[in-house]
Amino acid sequence: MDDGYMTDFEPDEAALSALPQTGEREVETALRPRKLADFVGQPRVREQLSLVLESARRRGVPPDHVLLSGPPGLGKTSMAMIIAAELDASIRITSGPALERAGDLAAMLSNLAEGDVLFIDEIHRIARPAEEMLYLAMEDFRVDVVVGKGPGATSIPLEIAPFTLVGATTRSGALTGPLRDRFGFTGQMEFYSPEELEQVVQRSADLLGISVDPHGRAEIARRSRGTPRIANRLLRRVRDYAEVRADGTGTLEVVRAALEVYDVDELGLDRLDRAVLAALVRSFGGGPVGVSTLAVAVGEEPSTVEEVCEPYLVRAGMLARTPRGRVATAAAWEHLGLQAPAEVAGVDAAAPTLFD
Ligand SMILES: Nc1ncnc2c1ncn2[C@@H]1O[C@H](COP(=O)(O)OP(=O)(O)OP(=O)(O)O)[C@@H](O)[C@H]1O
Ligand SMILES: [Mg+2]
Repeated sequence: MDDGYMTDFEPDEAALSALPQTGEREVETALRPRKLADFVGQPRVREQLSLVLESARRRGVPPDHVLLSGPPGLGKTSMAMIIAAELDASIRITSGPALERAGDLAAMLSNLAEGDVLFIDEIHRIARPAEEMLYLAMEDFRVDVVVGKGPGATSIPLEIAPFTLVGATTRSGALTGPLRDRFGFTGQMEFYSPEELEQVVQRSADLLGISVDPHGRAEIARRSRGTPRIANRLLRRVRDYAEVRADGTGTLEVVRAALEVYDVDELGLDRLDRAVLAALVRSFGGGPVGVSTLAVAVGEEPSTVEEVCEPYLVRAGMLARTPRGRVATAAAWEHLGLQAPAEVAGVDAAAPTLFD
């Protein structure tokens, strides 16, 4: 659907009833909340956004451009679709890496109708020429199309319909200043509390017809790294286990046994999270060490370590980012069953606790 208009935001009954047969990506789409009111958590972003949308609606103009930033799986794409649904607008979906040539973006922009939402996922990965074209489009609803090459090239200004750009990024720091400044509102998505994730699990279990008891639900929520996408994924793995090895219900016991099979530990850390901590502690004596070195040690891309693992490890008080590099806190040593050296013990006091 990378390229098409989407107008229908009612829950897709057909897709839901066909769920057991469909792939996991379709399940993810079917589980997306459709309205601001269905969206669990993020109370701050929801309140701010609802003001932006309501005020624009009353004035009868497209709202300001919106940037959604935060770690993967917290609901940025879902929120972008909700924005369009709340505005009763069509949404066009593309992504930064897909906009390699400015011409791709020009085509997209000139096809917009008034009030449309243009969603650019991973907007920090947009190529430079497309980014520069976007400046003018965002500010003046205009693009300059360059015709010809060399000294004979001319640029033809082209008007585009007033639209709302919604950008999503896991790395708002990687956005250039001029681009960031052109968004009228930035929604910073935060990790979810275990209570919020319990609601996400409940909602998904109801939609998918999965049975989990309250203790099982709480355990899934606690081990989901503050992330709804992970909560939904763990729920499906618990369902598999419950159906094959138990009587179908996700009790506390079943959840614990299932998550053990899938290498999700007590704190919800997965293999890669633990590999990062283990490398930091065992190979580099707890740091400080640069993120690229750390990434090589675990055989991953630096961007994966930085954008996928680190935000939660920092949030969980296990890892600190310092100007000299990454440092393991006493909690990290402890989690790996090791005694922290005396000089690290002090780091812990300053570290935030989980979900404070
Ligand atoms: N607030 C929420 N309430 C209920 N479910 C949610 C919520 N946020 C996210 N989800 C679920 O988590 C899944 C992932 O959300 P989404 O794709 O919107 O995340 P994202 O931030 O765009 O991730 P990425 O950065 O990887 O693109 C969705 O399929 C949806 O089911
Ligand atoms: Mg997304």
